Amino acid sequence: MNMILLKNVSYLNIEKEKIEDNYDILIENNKISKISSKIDIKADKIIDCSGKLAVPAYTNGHTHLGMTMMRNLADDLDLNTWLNEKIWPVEDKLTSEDIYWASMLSIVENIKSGVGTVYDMYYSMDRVSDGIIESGIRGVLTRGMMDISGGGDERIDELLELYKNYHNSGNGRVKIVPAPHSIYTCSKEYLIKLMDIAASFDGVINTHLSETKKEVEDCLKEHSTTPAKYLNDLGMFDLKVVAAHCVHLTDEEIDLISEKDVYPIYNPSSNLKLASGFAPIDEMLKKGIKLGIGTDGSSSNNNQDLIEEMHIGSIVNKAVTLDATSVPAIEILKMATLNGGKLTGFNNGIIVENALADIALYDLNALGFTPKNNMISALCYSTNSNYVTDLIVDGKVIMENREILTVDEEKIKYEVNRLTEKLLKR
Ligand SMILES: N[C@@H](CCSC[C@H]1O[C@@H](n2cnc3c(=O)[nH]cnc32)[C@H](O)[C@@H]1O)C(=O)O
Ligand SMILES: [Zn+2]
Repeated sequence: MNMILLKNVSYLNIEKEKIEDNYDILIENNKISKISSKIDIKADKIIDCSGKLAVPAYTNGHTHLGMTMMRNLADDLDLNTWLNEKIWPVEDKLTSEDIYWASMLSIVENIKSGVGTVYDMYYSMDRVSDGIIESGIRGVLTRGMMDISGGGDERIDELLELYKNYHNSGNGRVKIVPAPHSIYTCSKEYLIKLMDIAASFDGVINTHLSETKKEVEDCLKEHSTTPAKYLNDLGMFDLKVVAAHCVHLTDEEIDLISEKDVYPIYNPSSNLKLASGFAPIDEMLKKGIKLGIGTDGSSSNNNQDLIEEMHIGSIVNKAVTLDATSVPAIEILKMATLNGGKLTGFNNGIIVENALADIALYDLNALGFTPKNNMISALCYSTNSNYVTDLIVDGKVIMENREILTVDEEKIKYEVNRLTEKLLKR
């Protein structure tokens, strides 16, 4: 049995909304088996955590790992221009090896910001699954599905094959979920087909929802209703839904979502950068909606730094609502931890006995943790990814003192540079 003992730990108790000091944490195989004031046992590895702060490894609730090669390639554009004129033409030329290496680079960035689980929507997801398995992190991997411009049936064949080969692979670290890309790229019939497939998998579906004003206006013209209501009328909200963006929801739709098993994912950087707008985070929190937080892809953010996302996400809301009490640090932390576990269905996002051993360590000696007035505020407002030193996922150390132990970071950068040059010449 693999045993890791964390000694002298201060950790974020997310449920009690406080930091617990002076505990020992025992990890056996892939679970946290014991948390106690003193544990003396011969473990395979003992990590002295004095001077560190342990938090549940974060969940990046919405990203497109494979978009690294389009980083800084199409900026200062709105979503429609960005997608139609810049991204999709380049995406058409991507090979599955491009997507593999691009995803590996994103995975490394995620690891370095304390992320142990990613919720990723893209294609060539067999190779992305391989990358997740090699890296040691977890992934809910969703195949982005579209049919309006053709190829709907081929994508369904690919999705079914992917599920057969990869669902629950990597010691259960990989889950496969269908993802109709959006209401503007999927026909009604296709959405219904994908809902049926989702029901036959784990009953989960992933999509982009109400990202821009244009999406809402077009939906009103075409379907005489707003996007969330349209999907609910089709029956989608009878499934567990993870819905990226949710920027332009009506009050009625917010009420509807609060009654269903729907997790909106907050993507503040992407919504700011593509000028999509401000998601009604404060209203959704007040209605008890469980939110996740994500970076979106590296072509619309333009990085995979979830800690930066937490910082921006918390402060931008206050100015939008003109209410400094809105979206406090603890709520943002819950999106990245507790709710992350709930929306992915992994038993993580929390440091308690029997939870999966997914833990990130910060260096408490860092400038932003000085002085130690309020550590929950520090995690959201005054620290950054460089302070994350170690990451444990599934009971394995995958980053130690900022060195990734599972994959070769230098080789990944080399391959992404090399393949991007080739891609842009094609
Ligand atoms: N193009 C693929 C499948 C789509 S995967 C997910 C898609 O989402 C796109 N995407 C990335 N960010 C956003 C966003 O913010 N809104 C909508 N689409 C996005 C991304 O470029 C990608 O095409 C195929 O041919 O099968
Ligand atoms: Zn997206």
